[in-house]
Amino acid sequence: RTSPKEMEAIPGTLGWPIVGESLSFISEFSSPAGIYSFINKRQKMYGKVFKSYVLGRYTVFMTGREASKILLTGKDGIVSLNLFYTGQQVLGPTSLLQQTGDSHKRLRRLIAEPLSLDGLKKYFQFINSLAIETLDQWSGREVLVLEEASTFTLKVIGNMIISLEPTGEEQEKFRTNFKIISGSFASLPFKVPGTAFYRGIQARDRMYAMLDSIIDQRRSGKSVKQDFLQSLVKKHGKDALEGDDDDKLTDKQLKDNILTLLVAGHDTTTAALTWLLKYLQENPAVLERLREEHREIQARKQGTLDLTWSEVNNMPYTVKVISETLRMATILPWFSRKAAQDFEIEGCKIKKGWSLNLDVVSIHRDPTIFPNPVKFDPSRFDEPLKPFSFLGFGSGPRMCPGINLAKLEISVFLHHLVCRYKWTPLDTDDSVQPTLVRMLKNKYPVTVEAL
Ligand code: HEM
Repeated sequence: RTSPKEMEAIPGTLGWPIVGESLSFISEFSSPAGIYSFINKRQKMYGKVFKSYVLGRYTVFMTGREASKILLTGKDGIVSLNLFYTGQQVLGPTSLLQQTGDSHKRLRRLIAEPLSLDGLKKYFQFINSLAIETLDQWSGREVLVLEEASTFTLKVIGNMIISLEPTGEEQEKFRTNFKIISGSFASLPFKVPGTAFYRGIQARDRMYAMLDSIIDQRRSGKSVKQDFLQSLVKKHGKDALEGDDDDKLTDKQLKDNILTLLVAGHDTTTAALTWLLKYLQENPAVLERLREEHREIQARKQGTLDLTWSEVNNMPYTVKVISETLRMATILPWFSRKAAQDFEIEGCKIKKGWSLNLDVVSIHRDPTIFPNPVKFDPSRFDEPLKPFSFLGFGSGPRMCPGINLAKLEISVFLHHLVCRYKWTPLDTDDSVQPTLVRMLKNKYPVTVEAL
Protein backbone atom coordinates (compact mmCIF):
# COMPACT_ATOMS: atom_id res chain seq x y z
CA ARG A 1 0.00 0.00 0.00
CA THR A 2 1.36 3.45 -0.86
CA SER A 3 0.75 6.66 1.07
CA PRO A 4 -1.29 9.53 -0.26
CA LYS A 5 1.35 11.94 -1.56
CA GLU A 6 1.22 14.35 1.39
CA MET A 7 1.68 11.49 3.85
CA GLU A 8 4.99 10.40 2.38
CA ALA A 9 6.96 12.66 4.72
CA ILE A 10 5.42 11.05 7.82
CA PRO A 11 7.48 8.09 9.09
CA GLY A 12 5.86 4.65 9.29
CA THR A 13 4.49 1.95 7.04
CA LEU A 14 0.97 1.35 5.79
CA GLY A 15 1.22 -2.45 5.63
CA TRP A 16 -0.53 -4.78 3.17
CA PRO A 17 -2.83 -3.83 0.29
CA ILE A 18 -6.47 -3.37 1.39
CA VAL A 19 -6.08 -4.39 5.06
CA GLY A 20 -3.00 -2.29 5.81
CA GLU A 21 -1.83 -3.05 9.35
CA SER A 22 -5.32 -3.89 10.64
CA LEU A 23 -4.54 -7.54 11.37
CA SER A 24 -1.60 -6.87 13.70
CA PHE A 25 -3.54 -3.94 15.19
CA ILE A 26 -6.48 -6.21 16.07
CA SER A 27 -4.37 -9.12 17.32
CA GLU A 28 -2.21 -6.90 19.56
CA PHE A 29 -5.29 -5.03 20.72
CA SER A 30 -6.46 -8.01 22.80
CA SER A 31 -3.06 -8.95 24.25
CA PRO A 32 -2.50 -8.00 27.93
CA ALA A 33 -0.44 -4.95 26.92
CA GLY A 34 -3.25 -4.08 24.48
CA ILE A 35 -2.78 -1.45 21.84
CA TYR A 36 0.38 -0.32 23.65
CA SER A 37 2.41 -3.17 22.14
CA PHE A 38 1.33 -2.17 18.59
CA ILE A 39 2.14 1.47 19.20
CA ASN A 40 5.27 1.00 21.27
CA LYS A 41 6.99 -1.13 18.63
CA ARG A 42 6.36 1.49 15.98
CA GLN A 43 7.29 4.39 18.23
CA LYS A 44 10.67 2.75 18.74
CA MET A 45 11.16 2.52 14.97
CA TYR A 46 9.64 5.81 13.81
CA GLY A 47 9.34 8.17 16.79
CA LYS A 48 6.41 9.85 18.53
CA VAL A 49 4.45 10.51 15.32
CA PHE A 50 3.96 7.74 12.76
CA LYS A 51 1.47 6.74 10.08
CA SER A 52 -0.39 3.50 9.54
CA TYR A 53 -3.46 2.15 7.73
CA VAL A 54 -5.81 0.49 10.22
CA LEU A 55 -9.52 -0.38 10.22
CA GLY A 56 -10.10 1.21 6.83
CA ARG A 57 -8.42 4.52 7.61
CA TYR A 58 -5.09 6.21 6.96
CA THR A 59 -4.20 7.15 10.49
CA VAL A 60 -1.47 9.19 12.12
CA PHE A 61 -0.65 7.98 15.63
CA MET A 62 0.86 10.43 18.05
CA THR A 63 1.66 10.67 21.71
CA GLY A 64 3.13 12.94 24.38
CA ARG A 65 1.95 15.93 26.38
CA GLU A 66 2.62 18.36 23.54
CA ALA A 67 0.43 16.41 21.09
CA SER A 68 -2.26 16.04 23.80
CA LYS A 69 -2.33 19.74 24.34
CA ILE A 70 -2.80 20.48 20.64
CA LEU A 71 -5.36 17.71 19.99
CA LEU A 72 -7.38 17.97 23.19
CA THR A 73 -7.64 21.69 23.64
CA GLY A 74 -8.61 21.77 19.94
CA LYS A 75 -7.47 25.37 19.78
CA ASP A 76 -9.07 27.22 16.84
CA GLY A 77 -11.17 24.13 16.02
CA ILE A 78 -8.27 22.23 14.46
CA VAL A 79 -9.76 18.80 15.18
CA SER A 80 -13.16 17.14 15.62
CA LEU A 81 -14.08 13.80 17.19
CA ASN A 82 -13.71 10.89 14.78
CA LEU A 83 -16.44 8.29 15.29
CA PHE A 84 -16.62 5.16 13.16
CA TYR A 85 -19.46 5.06 10.62
CA THR A 86 -21.44 2.53 12.70
CA GLY A 87 -21.20 4.74 15.81
CA GLN A 88 -22.31 7.80 13.81
CA GLN A 89 -25.34 5.95 12.44
CA VAL A 90 -26.43 4.40 15.73
CA LEU A 91 -26.01 7.51 17.89
CA GLY A 92 -27.59 9.84 15.38
CA PRO A 93 -26.46 13.15 13.85
CA THR A 94 -27.39 15.34 16.81
CA SER A 95 -25.35 13.36 19.36
CA LEU A 96 -22.92 15.41 21.43
CA LEU A 97 -20.16 13.26 19.95
CA GLN A 98 -20.96 14.55 16.45
CA GLN A 99 -21.17 18.24 17.34
CA THR A 100 -18.34 20.71 16.99
CA GLY A 101 -17.70 24.33 17.93
CA ASP A 102 -20.61 26.34 19.33
CA SER A 103 -23.27 23.62 19.03
CA HIS A 104 -20.99 21.26 20.98
CA LYS A 105 -20.43 23.93 23.64
CA ARG A 106 -24.15 24.59 23.93
CA LEU A 107 -25.09 20.92 24.34
CA ARG A 108 -22.37 20.45 26.97
CA ARG A 109 -23.81 23.40 28.88
CA LEU A 110 -27.30 21.88 28.83
CA ILE A 111 -26.20 18.53 30.25
CA ALA A 112 -23.70 20.00 32.71
CA GLU A 113 -26.22 20.95 35.39
CA PRO A 114 -27.90 17.53 35.87
CA LEU A 115 -24.44 15.88 35.86
CA SER A 116 -22.92 18.33 38.34
CA LEU A 117 -22.31 17.25 41.95
CA ASP A 118 -25.37 19.19 43.07
CA GLY A 119 -27.49 17.69 40.33
CA LEU A 120 -26.42 14.16 41.29
CA LYS A 121 -27.21 14.48 44.97
CA LYS A 122 -30.76 13.24 44.50
CA TYR A 123 -29.61 9.89 43.07
CA PHE A 124 -27.24 9.15 45.93
CA GLN A 125 -29.69 7.13 48.04
CA PHE A 126 -30.67 4.99 45.08
CA ILE A 127 -27.01 4.25 44.27
CA ASN A 128 -26.24 3.49 47.91
CA SER A 129 -29.14 1.03 48.34
CA LEU A 130 -28.42 -0.62 44.99
CA ALA A 131 -24.75 -1.14 45.90
CA ILE A 132 -25.70 -2.78 49.21
CA GLU A 133 -28.32 -4.97 47.52
CA THR A 134 -25.98 -6.00 44.69
CA LEU A 135 -23.19 -6.95 47.07
CA ASP A 136 -25.58 -8.91 49.33
CA GLN A 137 -26.25 -11.09 46.30
CA TRP A 138 -22.52 -11.63 45.66
CA SER A 139 -21.84 -12.99 49.11
CA GLY A 140 -20.78 -16.64 49.15
CA ARG A 141 -20.93 -16.93 45.34
CA GLU A 142 -18.74 -17.11 42.28
CA VAL A 143 -19.38 -14.00 40.20
CA LEU A 144 -18.20 -12.56 36.90
CA VAL A 145 -17.34 -9.08 38.11
CA LEU A 146 -17.67 -7.48 34.67
CA GLU A 147 -21.21 -8.84 34.20
CA GLU A 148 -22.29 -7.79 37.67
CA ALA A 149 -20.70 -4.36 37.39
CA SER A 150 -22.48 -3.93 34.04
CA THR A 151 -25.85 -4.70 35.63
CA PHE A 152 -25.14 -2.30 38.50
CA THR A 153 -24.02 0.63 36.31
CA LEU A 154 -26.89 0.16 33.85
CA LYS A 155 -29.44 0.21 36.68
CA VAL A 156 -27.87 3.39 38.06
CA ILE A 157 -27.91 5.25 34.76
CA GLY A 158 -31.40 3.92 33.83
CA ASN A 159 -32.72 5.27 37.11
CA MET A 160 -30.91 8.54 36.80
CA ILE A 161 -32.00 9.25 33.25
CA ILE A 162 -35.57 7.93 33.12
CA SER A 163 -36.37 6.73 36.69
CA LEU A 164 -36.34 3.12 35.51
CA GLU A 165 -37.05 0.64 38.30
CA PRO A 166 -34.06 -1.65 38.93
CA THR A 167 -36.08 -4.81 38.32
CA GLY A 168 -39.04 -5.78 36.14
CA GLU A 169 -40.02 -6.04 32.50
CA GLU A 170 -39.05 -2.47 31.50
CA GLN A 171 -35.56 -2.90 32.97
CA GLU A 172 -35.16 -6.18 31.05
CA LYS A 173 -36.25 -4.60 27.75
CA PHE A 174 -33.97 -1.64 28.35
CA ARG A 175 -31.02 -3.91 29.14
CA THR A 176 -31.58 -6.18 26.14
CA ASN A 177 -31.83 -3.27 23.70
CA PHE A 178 -28.85 -1.52 25.23
CA LYS A 179 -26.63 -4.61 24.94
CA ILE A 180 -27.52 -5.01 21.25
CA ILE A 181 -26.81 -1.32 20.59
CA SER A 182 -23.49 -1.49 22.42
CA GLY A 183 -22.47 -4.62 20.50
CA SER A 184 -23.13 -2.92 17.16
CA PHE A 185 -20.46 -0.25 17.60
CA ALA A 186 -17.51 -2.40 16.70
CA SER A 187 -19.36 -4.19 13.89
CA LEU A 188 -18.82 -4.11 10.15
CA PRO A 189 -20.79 -1.31 8.46
CA PHE A 190 -23.24 -3.52 6.52
CA LYS A 191 -26.83 -2.61 7.26
CA VAL A 192 -28.43 -5.88 6.09
CA PRO A 193 -30.65 -8.23 8.13
CA GLY A 194 -28.64 -10.60 10.32
CA THR A 195 -25.67 -8.27 10.87
CA ALA A 196 -24.78 -6.76 14.27
CA PHE A 197 -25.07 -3.27 12.76
CA TYR A 198 -28.61 -3.93 11.49
CA ARG A 199 -29.67 -5.36 14.86
CA GLY A 200 -28.09 -2.33 16.58
CA ILE A 201 -30.16 0.10 14.50
CA GLN A 202 -33.33 -1.87 15.23
CA ALA A 203 -32.60 -1.97 18.98
CA ARG A 204 -31.90 1.77 18.87
CA ASP A 205 -35.31 2.33 17.25
CA ARG A 206 -37.01 0.25 19.98
CA MET A 207 -35.16 2.25 22.64
CA TYR A 208 -36.28 5.50 20.98
CA ALA A 209 -39.91 4.30 20.90
CA MET A 210 -39.65 3.67 24.65
CA LEU A 211 -38.20 7.16 25.19
CA ASP A 212 -40.90 8.73 22.96
CA SER A 213 -43.63 7.28 25.13
CA ILE A 214 -41.91 8.45 28.32
CA ILE A 215 -41.37 11.95 26.87
CA ASP A 216 -45.10 12.13 25.95
CA GLN A 217 -46.10 11.15 29.50
CA ARG A 218 -43.81 13.77 30.98
CA ARG A 219 -45.07 16.45 28.62
CA SER A 220 -48.73 15.72 29.29
CA GLY A 221 -48.08 15.81 33.04
CA LYS A 222 -49.34 12.19 33.43
CA SER A 223 -46.04 11.34 35.02
CA VAL A 224 -43.67 13.72 36.81
CA LYS A 225 -40.30 12.49 38.05
CA GLN A 226 -37.13 14.06 39.34
CA ASP A 227 -34.74 12.67 36.75
CA PHE A 228 -32.45 13.77 33.96
CA LEU A 229 -35.12 13.47 31.25
CA GLN A 230 -37.61 15.48 33.30
CA SER A 231 -35.15 18.30 33.80
CA LEU A 232 -34.32 18.40 30.07
CA VAL A 233 -37.98 18.26 28.97
CA LYS A 234 -38.95 20.93 31.49
CA LYS A 235 -36.14 23.36 30.73
CA HIS A 236 -35.07 22.53 27.20
CA GLY A 237 -37.85 20.48 25.57
CA LYS A 238 -39.26 22.02 22.36
CA ASP A 239 -42.37 23.41 24.12
CA ALA A 240 -40.78 24.12 27.50
CA LEU A 241 -42.06 27.23 29.23
CA GLU A 242 -38.82 27.74 31.13
CA GLY A 243 -35.43 28.60 29.65
CA ASP A 244 -34.11 30.43 26.63
CA ASP A 245 -35.41 29.75 23.10
CA ASP A 246 -31.85 29.22 21.90
CA ASP A 247 -31.51 26.38 24.39
CA LYS A 248 -34.47 24.33 23.14
CA LEU A 249 -33.86 20.76 22.01
CA THR A 250 -35.96 18.76 19.56
CA ASP A 251 -37.13 15.30 20.65
CA LYS A 252 -34.54 13.80 18.29
CA GLN A 253 -31.78 15.77 20.02
CA LEU A 254 -33.08 14.64 23.42
CA LYS A 255 -33.07 10.98 22.38
CA ASP A 256 -29.73 11.04 20.57
CA ASN A 257 -28.09 12.57 23.60
CA ILE A 258 -29.70 10.33 26.17
CA LEU A 259 -28.42 7.37 24.17
CA THR A 260 -25.00 9.05 23.92
CA LEU A 261 -24.76 9.35 27.71
CA LEU A 262 -25.84 5.73 28.13
CA VAL A 263 -23.27 4.48 25.65
CA ALA A 264 -20.42 6.70 26.82
CA GLY A 265 -21.07 6.09 30.50
CA HIS A 266 -21.84 2.41 30.70
CA ASP A 267 -18.88 0.36 29.45
CA THR A 268 -16.38 2.85 30.86
CA THR A 269 -17.73 2.73 34.43
CA THR A 270 -18.22 -1.05 34.22
CA ALA A 271 -14.62 -1.53 33.09
CA ALA A 272 -13.29 0.83 35.78
CA LEU A 273 -15.06 -1.10 38.56
CA THR A 274 -13.74 -4.41 37.25
CA TRP A 275 -10.11 -3.23 36.94
CA LEU A 276 -10.37 -1.75 40.43
CA LEU A 277 -11.25 -5.09 42.01
CA LYS A 278 -8.39 -6.71 40.13
CA TYR A 279 -5.75 -4.14 41.10
CA LEU A 280 -6.90 -4.06 44.73
CA GLN A 281 -6.73 -7.83 44.98
CA GLU A 282 -3.22 -7.82 43.51
CA ASN A 283 -2.06 -5.03 45.84
CA PRO A 284 -2.99 -6.01 49.41
CA ALA A 285 -1.23 -3.02 51.01
CA VAL A 286 -3.33 -0.60 48.94
CA LEU A 287 -6.48 -2.57 49.74
CA GLU A 288 -5.67 -2.43 53.45
CA ARG A 289 -5.14 1.31 53.37
CA LEU A 290 -8.38 1.78 51.45
CA ARG A 291 -10.21 -0.37 54.02
CA GLU A 292 -8.85 1.85 56.79
CA GLU A 293 -10.33 4.94 55.13
CA HIS A 294 -13.73 3.27 54.82
CA ARG A 295 -13.70 1.64 58.24
CA GLU A 296 -13.02 5.00 59.82
CA ILE A 297 -16.18 6.28 58.14
CA GLN A 298 -18.13 3.28 59.42
CA ALA A 299 -16.68 3.49 62.93
CA ARG A 300 -18.15 6.96 63.33
CA LYS A 301 -21.67 5.55 63.09
CA GLN A 302 -21.59 2.35 65.10
CA GLY A 303 -21.73 -0.20 62.35
CA THR A 304 -24.79 0.94 60.36
CA LEU A 305 -24.62 0.78 56.57
CA ASP A 306 -25.71 4.38 56.17
CA LEU A 307 -23.37 6.46 54.11
CA THR A 308 -23.96 10.18 53.80
CA TRP A 309 -23.50 12.52 50.88
CA SER A 310 -20.79 14.48 52.69
CA GLU A 311 -18.90 11.26 53.53
CA VAL A 312 -18.91 10.08 49.93
CA ASN A 313 -17.45 13.42 48.90
CA ASN A 314 -14.67 13.16 51.43
CA MET A 315 -12.72 10.00 50.57
CA PRO A 316 -9.27 11.31 49.60
CA TYR A 317 -7.49 7.96 49.33
CA THR A 318 -10.37 6.43 47.34
CA VAL A 319 -10.08 9.25 44.79
CA LYS A 320 -6.38 8.44 44.33
CA VAL A 321 -7.11 4.71 43.99
CA ILE A 322 -9.66 5.48 41.25
CA SER A 323 -7.18 7.73 39.40
CA GLU A 324 -4.41 5.13 39.65
CA THR A 325 -6.80 2.50 38.28
CA LEU A 326 -7.64 4.70 35.32
CA ARG A 327 -3.94 5.36 34.72
CA MET A 328 -2.93 1.69 34.86
CA ALA A 329 -5.91 0.35 32.89
CA THR A 330 -6.21 3.29 30.47
CA ILE A 331 -9.77 2.29 29.73
CA LEU A 332 -9.87 4.46 26.59
CA PRO A 333 -6.41 3.67 25.18
CA TRP A 334 -6.53 6.25 22.42
CA PHE A 335 -8.60 9.29 21.59
CA SER A 336 -9.65 9.53 17.99
CA ARG A 337 -9.79 12.85 16.16
CA LYS A 338 -10.10 14.15 12.61
CA ALA A 339 -8.05 17.12 11.39
CA ALA A 340 -10.46 19.96 10.62
CA GLN A 341 -7.69 22.04 9.01
CA ASP A 342 -4.00 21.71 8.07
CA PHE A 343 -1.57 22.07 10.96
CA GLU A 344 1.85 20.96 12.18
CA ILE A 345 2.64 18.68 15.10
CA GLU A 346 6.10 17.55 16.26
CA GLY A 347 7.49 18.80 12.93
CA CYS A 348 5.00 16.74 10.84
CA LYS A 349 2.55 18.43 8.49
CA ILE A 350 -1.00 17.16 9.11
CA LYS A 351 -3.62 17.66 6.37
CA LYS A 352 -7.31 18.42 6.81
CA GLY A 353 -9.43 15.23 6.88
CA TRP A 354 -6.75 12.85 8.24
CA SER A 355 -7.56 10.54 11.12
CA LEU A 356 -5.40 11.15 14.18
CA ASN A 357 -5.10 8.82 17.16
CA LEU A 358 -3.68 10.13 20.40
CA ASP A 359 -1.99 7.21 22.14
CA VAL A 360 -2.89 7.64 25.82
CA VAL A 361 -1.24 4.45 27.12
CA SER A 362 2.27 5.79 26.44
CA ILE A 363 1.35 9.03 28.22
CA HIS A 364 0.15 7.05 31.26
CA ARG A 365 3.34 4.99 31.22
CA ASP A 366 5.80 7.83 30.81
CA PRO A 367 8.50 7.00 33.40
CA THR A 368 9.53 10.65 33.71
CA ILE A 369 6.08 11.41 35.15
CA PHE A 370 5.21 8.00 36.65
CA PRO A 371 8.42 6.28 37.86
CA ASN A 372 8.13 2.47 37.66
CA PRO A 373 4.91 2.90 35.65
CA VAL A 374 3.78 -0.75 35.90
CA LYS A 375 3.46 -0.49 39.68
CA PHE A 376 -0.02 0.22 41.09
CA ASP A 377 0.69 3.12 43.40
CA PRO A 378 -2.12 5.59 44.28
CA SER A 379 0.38 7.85 46.10
CA ARG A 380 1.46 9.12 42.65
CA PHE A 381 -1.59 11.34 42.94
CA ASP A 382 -0.53 12.85 46.29
CA GLU A 383 0.74 15.94 44.47
CA PRO A 384 -0.87 17.64 41.46
CA LEU A 385 0.53 16.34 38.16
CA LYS A 386 1.71 18.32 35.15
CA PRO A 387 -1.12 19.17 32.71
CA PHE A 388 -1.86 16.48 30.09
CA SER A 389 0.06 13.75 31.93
CA PHE A 390 -3.06 12.01 33.29
CA LEU A 391 -5.96 11.63 30.87
CA GLY A 392 -8.21 9.09 32.62
CA PHE A 393 -11.21 11.35 31.98
CA GLY A 394 -9.63 13.25 29.08
CA SER A 395 -8.99 16.98 29.04
CA GLY A 396 -10.18 20.17 27.35
CA PRO A 397 -13.61 20.83 25.83
CA ARG A 398 -14.33 17.11 25.38
CA MET A 399 -13.31 16.10 28.89
CA CYS A 400 -15.72 13.53 30.30
CA PRO A 401 -18.95 15.23 31.45
CA GLY A 402 -19.84 12.08 33.46
CA ILE A 403 -16.81 12.30 35.78
CA ASN A 404 -18.87 13.11 38.90
CA LEU A 405 -21.36 10.34 38.27
CA ALA A 406 -18.61 7.78 37.59
CA LYS A 407 -16.72 8.71 40.76
CA LEU A 408 -19.91 8.66 42.82
CA GLU A 409 -20.97 5.19 41.66
CA ILE A 410 -17.49 3.76 42.13
CA SER A 411 -16.88 5.32 45.56
CA VAL A 412 -20.21 4.13 46.98
CA PHE A 413 -19.71 0.64 45.61
CA LEU A 414 -16.14 0.47 46.91
CA HIS A 415 -17.21 1.59 50.37
CA HIS A 416 -19.58 -1.34 50.84
CA LEU A 417 -17.29 -3.78 49.09
CA VAL A 418 -14.13 -3.20 51.13
CA CYS A 419 -15.93 -2.82 54.46
CA ARG A 420 -17.81 -6.10 54.22
CA TYR A 421 -16.25 -8.47 51.70
CA LYS A 422 -13.10 -10.13 50.40
CA TRP A 423 -12.73 -11.74 46.99
CA THR A 424 -10.42 -14.28 45.37
CA PRO A 425 -9.83 -14.44 41.60
CA LEU A 426 -10.56 -17.72 39.79
CA ASP A 427 -8.53 -16.79 36.70
CA THR A 428 -5.60 -14.40 36.40
CA ASP A 429 -5.45 -14.05 32.60
CA ASP A 430 -4.91 -10.36 31.82
CA SER A 431 -6.03 -10.42 28.16
CA VAL A 432 -8.47 -7.75 27.13
CA GLN A 433 -11.46 -7.76 24.78
CA PRO A 434 -10.85 -6.27 21.31
CA THR A 435 -13.24 -3.38 21.92
CA LEU A 436 -12.62 0.34 22.16
CA VAL A 437 -13.11 0.28 25.94
CA ARG A 438 -10.44 -1.95 27.54
CA MET A 439 -12.25 -4.70 29.46
CA LEU A 440 -10.93 -8.01 30.75
CA LYS A 441 -11.69 -10.85 28.36
CA ASN A 442 -12.37 -13.35 31.18
CA LYS A 443 -14.81 -10.86 32.82
CA TYR A 444 -12.78 -11.34 36.03
CA PRO A 445 -14.34 -14.37 37.75
CA VAL A 446 -14.02 -14.28 41.58
CA THR A 447 -15.43 -15.94 44.67
CA VAL A 448 -16.78 -13.50 47.24
CA GLU A 449 -16.95 -14.05 51.00
CA ALA A 450 -18.20 -11.87 53.82
CA LEU A 451 -15.39 -10.61 56.07
C1 HEM B 1 -14.90 5.56 34.89
C2 HEM B 1 -15.77 5.93 33.98
C3 HEM B 1 -15.48 6.82 32.83
C4 HEM B 1 -14.31 7.04 32.15
C5 HEM B 1 -12.96 6.38 32.41
C6 HEM B 1 -14.58 7.99 31.10
C7 HEM B 1 -13.62 8.48 30.24
C8 HEM B 1 -13.86 9.43 29.27
C9 HEM B 1 -12.85 10.04 28.45
C10 HEM B 1 -11.35 9.72 28.51
C11 HEM B 1 -13.46 10.91 27.62
C12 HEM B 1 -12.79 11.82 26.57
C13 HEM B 1 -12.59 11.07 25.26
C14 HEM B 1 -11.94 11.90 24.18
O1 HEM B 1 -11.46 13.01 24.44
O2 HEM B 1 -11.93 11.41 23.03
C15 HEM B 1 -14.89 10.85 27.90
C16 HEM B 1 -15.86 11.56 27.21
C17 HEM B 1 -17.20 11.41 27.44
N1 HEM B 1 -17.79 10.77 28.50
FE1 HEM B 1 -16.85 9.65 29.91
N2 HEM B 1 -15.91 8.32 31.13
C18 HEM B 1 -16.50 7.66 32.18
C19 HEM B 1 -17.83 7.74 32.58
C20 HEM B 1 -18.79 8.47 31.94
C21 HEM B 1 -20.17 8.59 32.36
C22 HEM B 1 -20.76 7.92 33.62
C23 HEM B 1 -20.82 9.32 31.42
C24 HEM B 1 -22.25 9.75 31.31
C25 HEM B 1 -23.12 9.84 32.21
C26 HEM B 1 -19.83 9.69 30.42
C27 HEM B 1 -20.11 10.43 29.29
C28 HEM B 1 -19.15 10.90 28.41
C29 HEM B 1 -19.47 11.68 27.21
C30 HEM B 1 -20.86 12.06 26.73
C31 HEM B 1 -18.24 12.00 26.62
C32 HEM B 1 -18.03 12.82 25.34
C33 HEM B 1 -17.88 14.27 25.69
C34 HEM B 1 -17.76 15.19 24.50
O3 HEM B 1 -17.48 14.73 23.39
O4 HEM B 1 -17.91 16.40 24.71
N3 HEM B 1 -18.63 9.16 30.78
N4 HEM B 1 -15.10 9.96 28.92
